[in-house]
Amino acid sequence: MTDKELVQRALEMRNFSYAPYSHFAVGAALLCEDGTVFTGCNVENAAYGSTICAERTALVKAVSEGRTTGWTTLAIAGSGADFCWPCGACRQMLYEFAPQLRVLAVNEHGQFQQASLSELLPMGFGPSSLK
Ligand SMILES: O=c1ccn([C@H]2C[C@H](O)[C@@H](CO)O2)c(=O)[nH]1
Ligand SMILES: [Zn+2]
Repeated sequence: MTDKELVQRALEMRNFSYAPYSHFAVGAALLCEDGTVFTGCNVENAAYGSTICAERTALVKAVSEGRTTGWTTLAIAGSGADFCWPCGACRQMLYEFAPQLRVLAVNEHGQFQQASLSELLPMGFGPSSLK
């Protein structure tokens, strides 16, 4: 799957976003090395702090389907002209499974920029930090 196709999947997932409070729809698509794609959207809650981001939804779907390794690229599509980079909580959750992950930050026009998770979360705390 090309970056453009993965970006398209992330953009489409914004249609499932449940964001009655922020009105900021986000979609995510996580590509694995065998071609499997796990998708997600943000799901908000009346108790605002219980909200889950699109990229963590995709992460939890992957892990709960037994896919904890071999993640290659994550596309995150927000709303508006700004590129949608992952929040701190998502960077930390992603670092656990894929510290070298390629991240594509997408805007609503489908334009995107890329960075590695190690650039987004340098000197991160991960599983090896506990040894
Ligand atoms: O990278 C991001 C940034 C924000 N959000 C969601 C959380 C909340 O529902 C809304 C506004 O922050 O956007 C994501 O899903 N991913
Ligand atoms: Zn987040």
